Amino acid sequence: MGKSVVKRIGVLTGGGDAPGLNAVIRAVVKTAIREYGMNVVGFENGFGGLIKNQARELTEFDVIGILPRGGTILGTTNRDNPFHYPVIKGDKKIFADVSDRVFENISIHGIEALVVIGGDGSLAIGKELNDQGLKVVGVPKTIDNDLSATDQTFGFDTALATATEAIDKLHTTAESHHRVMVLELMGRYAGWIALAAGLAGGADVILIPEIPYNIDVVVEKINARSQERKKFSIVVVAEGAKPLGGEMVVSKHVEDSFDPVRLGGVGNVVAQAIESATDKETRVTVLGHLQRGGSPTAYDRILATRYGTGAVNLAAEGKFGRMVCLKGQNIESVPLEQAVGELHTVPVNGELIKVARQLGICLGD
Ligand SMILES: Nc1ncnc2c1ncn2[C@@H]1O[C@H](COP(=O)(O)OP(=O)(O)O)[C@@H](O)[C@H]1O
Ligand SMILES: O=P(O)(O)OC[C@H]1O[C@](O)(COP(=O)(O)O)[C@@H](O)[C@@H]1O
Ligand SMILES: [Mg+2]
Repeated sequence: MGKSVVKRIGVLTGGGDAPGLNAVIRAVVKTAIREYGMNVVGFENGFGGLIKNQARELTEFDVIGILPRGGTILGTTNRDNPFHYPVIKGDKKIFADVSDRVFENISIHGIEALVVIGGDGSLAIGKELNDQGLKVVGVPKTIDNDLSATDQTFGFDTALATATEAIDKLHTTAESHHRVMVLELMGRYAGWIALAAGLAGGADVILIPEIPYNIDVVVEKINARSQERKKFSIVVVAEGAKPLGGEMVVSKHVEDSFDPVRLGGVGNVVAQAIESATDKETRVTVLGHLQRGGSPTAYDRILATRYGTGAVNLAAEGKFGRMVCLKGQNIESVPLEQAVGELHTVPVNGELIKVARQLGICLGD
């Protein structure tokens, strides 16, 4: 058995779910118990469970069969920030710092270190708690792949596979009906899912937030395809795509959320513009939360497992305030502040963009 500076750890999953969360939880529990003889407590529904003291002991028995399962057995939320928590004062709702409740519950459960599996939002909260004395270790989660301190987040590969399959399916119906098919994909302010799926699925146009689009250029591309006797086109649009000089399309504002903006709707905007300018029948598919669901790919299962084991190793070695990350072929770690410092967006002069251009894919500019 390995040596560890902590004997009892907590774990939670925060933010939007991503395929592979259960694989991380399983690896955390198995490594903690088998390798270090630790106990593990799971907090439910992200930081909500830490605020409201919703927790349960996790044994190896609890993680049987969860490796291939999507979602998270612990539940998650993209609300419940302990530093910005809605409370009723008089007849008004205000946002308050309730982090003292977190420290109270941590001490009730005798937790010595906390594994936070989350994206930039959850890890920002984890960093703040770590700065205030809680020993935190982070694991980079998100289908968006928008964390800069790691080469890849887990969940991205599965979302990419789902999005690519959607493009393949749209191809056959587009071809039969000689239509333009627009597919709107997730990713928030980063175009990773759209760019990678567009390349993997052979899209004709890919619009991402990093390259504001000119709709005339998109229309030109579709017309040019018609002249090449290609009667259909596939247009992949990231939810964060925006026109030159214009804004992103917001679908809703989620009350109580620290970052309340939810993107969505740009697929419709682009499709309508294409239909009216080309007279080609155009249809829109919004893939939505299908991208976050289902069984993780083999790649994500392995990456998530390596992250889970890596996080427990960090805790055992007393390396707190850090996040496990992938650098090349290796699992390493970085300070949490680096993990939440900057969004990882698509480099506009990067190799993937160059490849897309050399293939003749229209990027809207
Ligand atoms: N920049 C931020 N700083 C602090 N908390 C944040 C920040 N962005 C989001 N949050 C909070 O972090 C939690 C999870 O955020 P979200 O963006 O939904 O998920 P993720 O952890 O995947 O980034 C929510 O409670 C949200 O209000
Ligand atoms: O589930 P919601 O609240 O509609 O949020 C949708 C957003 O969550 C995501 O699916 C994942 O984002 P996070 O990993 O940061 O939570 C985004 O791609 C999308 O914009
Ligand atoms: Mg986020």
